[in-house]
Amino acid sequence: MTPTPTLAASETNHPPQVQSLISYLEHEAQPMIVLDPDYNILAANTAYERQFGTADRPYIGHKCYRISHHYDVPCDQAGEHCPMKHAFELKGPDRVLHIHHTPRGPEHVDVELRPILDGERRVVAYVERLTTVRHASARPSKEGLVGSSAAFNAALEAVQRVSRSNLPVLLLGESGTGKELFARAVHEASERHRGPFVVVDCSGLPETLFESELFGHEKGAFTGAQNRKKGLIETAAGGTLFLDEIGDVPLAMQVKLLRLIESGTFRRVGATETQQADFRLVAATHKPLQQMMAEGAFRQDLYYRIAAFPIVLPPLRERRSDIPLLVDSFLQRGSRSGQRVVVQPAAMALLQAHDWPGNIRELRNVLERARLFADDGVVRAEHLPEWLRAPHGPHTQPSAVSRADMSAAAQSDEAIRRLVADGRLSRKEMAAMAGLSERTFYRRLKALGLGGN
Ligand SMILES: Nc1ncnc2c1ncn2[C@@H]1O[C@H](COP(=O)(O)OP(=O)(O)OP(=O)(O)O)[C@@H](O)[C@H]1O
Repeated sequence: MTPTPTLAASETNHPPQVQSLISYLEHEAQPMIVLDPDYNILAANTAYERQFGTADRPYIGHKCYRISHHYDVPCDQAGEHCPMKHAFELKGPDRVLHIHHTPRGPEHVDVELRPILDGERRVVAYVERLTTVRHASARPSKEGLVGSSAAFNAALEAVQRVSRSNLPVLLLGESGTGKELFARAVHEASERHRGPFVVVDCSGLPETLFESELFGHEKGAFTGAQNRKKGLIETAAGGTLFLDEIGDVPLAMQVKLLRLIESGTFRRVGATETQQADFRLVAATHKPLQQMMAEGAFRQDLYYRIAAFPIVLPPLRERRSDIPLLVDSFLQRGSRSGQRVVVQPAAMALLQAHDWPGNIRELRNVLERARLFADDGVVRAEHLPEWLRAPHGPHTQPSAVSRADMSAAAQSDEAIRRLVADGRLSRKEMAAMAGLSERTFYRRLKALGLGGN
């Protein structure tokens, strides 16, 4: 039996176009909803119900921004891109990456919205298709990419957009910003995700080996080539080839790369016949390729081949709001005993104030060290390296965040909520961690609706 769409009982007088749409939606495997031009959810299919529905939170007849974001106003008034507003202006589809509240917690969702027009080109309704992004998490996660800041979301949205095509992608970012993880995300979001993901560290390949590693070689092609060997390009067939640190490829090898990309063919060293390559190219570098081009250190023709779709990965200091999420993720990852490790708000404030020249890799290393000192499962300021505690020490650049800011951060609503949500400490201990008296802490709890009795 075909399940009936989840229709609001009071909403049966829809225009005919909308009525047939609602029936049509039910046959879609992906979560979809129908909205009226005033943001109200008119209907949702079973796939939506399964993935986003909760028994205790009805959504039919409710505003989309309330259900998905817990906002009281439309997204554009809350500082986000509102696809409905844009689709209305365009009279055409719009697509955006948002973080939605779901029964599982916050999740990255790729939202595609199409307006439904009547005979006079007036918008009578919208259809929204929601696709959960599986290669990044907005909650602490034991693996993969995590982040929910605007800068992170913009990079993730670019990944979502490009992954449907076969276009080369160029990831630009400082060391430790997650270029390899993003390259993997491009692969996983693409149609090639069942194929191999092959990483080539161009900085670690001496010029003499570059060609034979990449293209493979025939038996006897050179001294030491005792057997025929498949190259990395062949290994990547049907999948993605990730050229990490492409800015380190010597000029002589750049010509060979260009030929490969332009012709889509290659030849094993010592072979006479050419072979067809079948990979999607993702390249990454922390080097200023345009400047290198101007200096003649990087070929212009190669640059324009690989830079069809550049994605800039933000340094950690430009996405500080992701630090608590990253911290929780890394502490989960490192836990062997399964013991949950939490971070004292004052320590978290120090972590958020640092400039992180080594980016996420540096943060991960600091946490790995700190957890070794956290015998009782609490990372405190004294468990962090000296240079991080002295904000103007030799390792750091003077930070824009002062000590006063730090203690304010330790006492922020967010920090207090985290302490309570952790649930392991007594009220007295929580007050001490926040650097507040027990009475003041008690009052803050009441004000936050976190139980003051
Ligand atoms: N958004 C993220 N969420 C979780 N972990 C991350 C994220 N970004 C990076 N990491 C982690 O940070 C470390 C460095 O990431 P990665 O090796 O991808 O960076 P990179 O930019 O390729 O660095 P390099 O240029 O030095 O090779 C890895 O341990 C990776 O798992």
